[in-house]
Amino acid sequence: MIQVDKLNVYYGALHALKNINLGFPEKSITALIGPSGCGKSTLLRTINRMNDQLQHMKVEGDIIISRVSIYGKEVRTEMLRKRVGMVFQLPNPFPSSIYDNIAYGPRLHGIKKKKELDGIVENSLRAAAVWDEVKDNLKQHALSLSGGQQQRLCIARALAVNPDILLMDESTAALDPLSTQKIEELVKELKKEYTIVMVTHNLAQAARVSDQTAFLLSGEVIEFARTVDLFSEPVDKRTENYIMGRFG
Ligand SMILES: Nc1ncnc2c1ncn2[C@@H]1O[C@H](COP(=O)(O)OP(=O)(O)OP(=O)(O)O)[C@@H](O)[C@H]1O
Repeated sequence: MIQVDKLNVYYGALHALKNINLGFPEKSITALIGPSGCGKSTLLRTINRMNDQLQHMKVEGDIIISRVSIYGKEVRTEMLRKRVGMVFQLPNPFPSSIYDNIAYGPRLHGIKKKKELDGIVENSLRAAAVWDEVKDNLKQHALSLSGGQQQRLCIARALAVNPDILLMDESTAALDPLSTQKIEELVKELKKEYTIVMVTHNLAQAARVSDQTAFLLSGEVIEFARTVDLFSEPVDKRTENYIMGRFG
């Protein structure tokens, strides 16, 4: 589904990602792990060209999604981001109602009929496992929800434009253990429909949730393997040291 091919990223003189070659299978969860500053978020953000606006950033190599180069000249970033949704570390609902948060993307893409929008809002909130908690108060302000509910709302908002891929950048880092557990369960459920790439500092979470894991260090992929294998029998000593908590 996602093929990262000889990818190099520079921020000015800093070589942030070095010759990355990775393949993420469809309808699976890939975790990106590694110590702070190793390039996890940079890699995630190249998958929907989130850093395009940065003047000092340079991307070499390619990322291919469903056989199409996303850095090709003809690719429009709005269409790319419709296919590749993103959820951030801090829940960031718009300062509007629950309903309008979810309807925003579909409206932007031309859906106007109330009945159709109602259906999308319900289906997205259901898919993000937050429908039962909000269905009677869709006009309620999104910022009045708890942090965990806000984050599931943000996942619903990402799903509302019908993406294929969901990128999650430490999306449970600011949440309490119960909300974290709910999102982990949700992500495992979403894998049936979506290809998911998640950055996490939480190694136990990567082990619990993901199918494959990439361990990065100083901008390089040190090891990429099935999660069970990487955590039980890491091939590289540096991976072993990291997952054993000896650094990072
Ligand atoms: N916009 C930017 N401009 C300049 N340098 C940047 C920018 N974003 C990231 N970097 C640098 O690129 C390197 C990789 O950063 P990145 O945020 O991708 O790492 P990370 O592994 O996600 O870190 P963390 O776990 O702390 O979020 C770091 O040295 C960082 O300082």
